[in-house]
Amino acid sequence: MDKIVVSNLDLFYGEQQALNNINLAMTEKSVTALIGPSGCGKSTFLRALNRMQDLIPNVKILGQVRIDGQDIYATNSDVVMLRKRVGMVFQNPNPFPKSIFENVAYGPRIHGETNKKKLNEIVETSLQGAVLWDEVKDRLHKSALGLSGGQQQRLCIARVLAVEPEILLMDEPTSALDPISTMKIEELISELKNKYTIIIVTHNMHQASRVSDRTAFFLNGELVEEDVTSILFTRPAKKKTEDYISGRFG
Ligand SMILES: Nc1ncnc2c1ncn2[C@@H]1O[C@H](COP(=O)(O)OP(=O)(O)OP(=O)(O)O)[C@@H](O)[C@H]1O
Repeated sequence: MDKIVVSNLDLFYGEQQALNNINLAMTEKSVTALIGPSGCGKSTFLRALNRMQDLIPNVKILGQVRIDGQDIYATNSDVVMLRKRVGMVFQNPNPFPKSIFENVAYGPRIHGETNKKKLNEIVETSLQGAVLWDEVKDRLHKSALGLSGGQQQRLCIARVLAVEPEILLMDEPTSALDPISTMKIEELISELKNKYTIIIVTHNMHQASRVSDRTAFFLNGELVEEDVTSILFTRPAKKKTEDYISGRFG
């Protein structure tokens, strides 16, 4: 079933058009990878899925982004609720300079959870969900900044899981990590897709083919082609896709 349906999406930064008439449906509880050369609009597209451009002046967005049939850009759309439903993990792990516990409890607290026992439960479940619990359970009240980069990234995933999202947006989540940490995050993504709809931007085509069910190839702000990942990488329909995946440009 489609969780997110994007129709005729245009996005302008001032005069510059960064997305041109994008139409893409993303399936529930699956991983969609967004690939393409630098500057083609992957991050812009990802960020449009939870209205992250709202605070940038002179951004104009046309078209629709529907989540469970509701247009997130409709005037009555609740942005706080949207960001709870659609969590985001960034390229560089960015934990708060607080304890591991406080990093995970932060979101639920913002959303009104004050019960200590409930917060303890949420922190444990979220850290387990991000496959970090065993590594940190004895140091929950130590600074998150003492964790390795890979652990910090899993903590950021736990922080997102703590507010019970439905969709996870990941913008090159492993590009700052070593190969072992990258592998752990990739395994985690395969686990998380049983519960969440995941959209991941990656520069690494091997990663896209390892973790995603479908892949969308962007070029110059346009969606060139989208298909089942194994098909897109072996039998792309478009010449531009073939040129890109065979390393002829980008
Ligand atoms: N905040 C912004 N203000 C103005 N222009 C922007 C902004 N963010 C992105 N752009 C422009 O929009 C276009 C698409 O950028 P975007 O970051 O979405 O590409 P990308 O495919 O994610 O690139 P990369 O792989 O290098 O991260 C680029 O030309 C970029 O310069």
